[in-house]
Amino acid sequence: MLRVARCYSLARTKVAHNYSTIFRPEYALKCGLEIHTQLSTRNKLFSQSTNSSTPLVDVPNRHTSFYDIALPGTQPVLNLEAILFAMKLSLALNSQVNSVSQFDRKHYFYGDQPQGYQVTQHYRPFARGGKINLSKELDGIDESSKDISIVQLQIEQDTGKSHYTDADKDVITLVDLNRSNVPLIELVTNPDFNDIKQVRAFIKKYQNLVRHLHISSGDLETGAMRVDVNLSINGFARVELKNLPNTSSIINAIKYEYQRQVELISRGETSSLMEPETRGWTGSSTVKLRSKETTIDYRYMPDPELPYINLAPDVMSRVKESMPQLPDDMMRMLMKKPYQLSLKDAKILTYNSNQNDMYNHKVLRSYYLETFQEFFKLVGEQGSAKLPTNWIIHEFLGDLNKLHVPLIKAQEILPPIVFAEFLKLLHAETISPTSGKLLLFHILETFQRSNCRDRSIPDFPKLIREFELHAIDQVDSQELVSLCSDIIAQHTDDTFIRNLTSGKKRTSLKFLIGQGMRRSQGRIKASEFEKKFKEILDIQW
Ligand SMILES: Nc1ncnc2c1ncn2[C@@H]1O[C@H](COP(=O)(O)OP(=O)(O)OP(=O)(O)O)[C@@H](O)[C@H]1O
Ligand SMILES: [Mg+2]
Ligand SMILES: [Mg+2]
Repeated sequence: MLRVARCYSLARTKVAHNYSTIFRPEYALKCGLEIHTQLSTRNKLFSQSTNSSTPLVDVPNRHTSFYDIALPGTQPVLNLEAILFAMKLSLALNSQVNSVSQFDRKHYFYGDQPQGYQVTQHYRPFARGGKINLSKELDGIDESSKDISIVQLQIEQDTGKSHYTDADKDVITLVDLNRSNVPLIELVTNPDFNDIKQVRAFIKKYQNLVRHLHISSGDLETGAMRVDVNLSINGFARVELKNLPNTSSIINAIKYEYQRQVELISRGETSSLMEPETRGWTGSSTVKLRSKETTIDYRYMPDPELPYINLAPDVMSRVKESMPQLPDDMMRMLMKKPYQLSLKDAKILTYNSNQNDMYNHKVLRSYYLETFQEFFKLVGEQGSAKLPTNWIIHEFLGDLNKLHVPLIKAQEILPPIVFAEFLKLLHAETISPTSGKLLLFHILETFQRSNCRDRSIPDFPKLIREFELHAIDQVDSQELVSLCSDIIAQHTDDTFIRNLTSGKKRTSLKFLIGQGMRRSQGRIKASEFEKKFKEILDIQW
């Protein structure tokens, strides 16, 4: 790594805090966000080097071209994939894409910024306006609906990364330029947030959107998404909070800073809140990094080496045609008839926990939708929508998780049409739910043991015969009688049986039924056990 001297230190002011005092209506919170999102393009923004998506495990300075390390004489060549990704995001946010936008240089000197300036869009950003709608129904905010409006979206290049070490007691900085010139989008919102729940919901929603559009991993932890919070109270100057590595830091920093400012205002000590300042988050408190007087003059200027981005009139309409259905529309569709999913289940099909999610939501969603259709084709209108939902989203996914089998593999042996057949067995009560669980797990476990190589489709009738999983419903079945008698015989305690038959302790019947269900591994229905126990014990109530 390159070594450079460390050039600043943090000023620390310790402020006691207590989270128990939460928001007070007389101190109105106003928040705006600036979000930097790394685009997962194949190459960097202005060079051909690989845009590595695994920054933490990569060898430092491996993905660097002459341009990325700013060798004199190298020139930028714009990566059109980054423009395409920015268009997708702008369309999803309903932002107005400018037919002409332009790159500017933002000058400052830092070890991980070898050019001495960052290429960004200051005067003519890529897009302006747009919004994200938050709602009580989908996002759990307090208001029924709240729009967070967007000021602008700009394309810019990322800087390198500095690592501070203390070698031989000299503080040195190691510079890794793998990240230098990685494409970023900076999204700036208006200060429309007035509640912490809205901030949390917005971040989650925006993160899911970039994953859904496949334009970024959206991970906060790796720095693929970085959120700066601007916060002010009752019209005082805004404070910008930086260095917030994850959602809990964002939330805790807002709580802390809100409280710090409330305390200052309530004591009348507002002089420090007259001018904007930038503060960092230490993990437990915010500390001042710089004030307005020390604001850097970036000497913005149009980059003379980069021409305008001049979009042909039909480009946007063509990108629009290729846009997928957006998560909110998808959620609303899934929560309505015929699917009638709960919010939680709809989210499982729409929200990705990360981009490399084993059960990629896109694969899962199409699996669910296809199986749903096939199931209703097989059983007609009397089918219950709950059956595919519960069995796919809960049982099947749970098994895959336990067995570490990816859905993309499992669907080779259980394609939607086959899973629909399985659901039909449950619908027709050919097998009980308990037997269904055993059967499904057995099929998947056998598949896993073959290292997912044996791709033969399961033969359900054969398996049901082999494991004697057929639901038994004849009342006079010998097995039922002997099971019930056996269970009763185990209760040598007379009072137990007496209290049950007299009706004094009716819940004991449920206990006996439970034992029966367990012993028959769920093949015999609870109602059959109930009838048989009542008959044998001559229960009249
Ligand atoms: N009164 C206010 N209270 C809280 N936030 C505010 C207020 N006024 C503006 N903001 C927020 O401050 C942010 C300003 O971001 P912007 O990128 O325009 O400027 P900057 O922070 O000065 O520049 P840089 O990108 O160099 O950090 C926006 O998110 C906006 O919503
Ligand atoms: Mg800012
Ligand atoms: Mg900004």
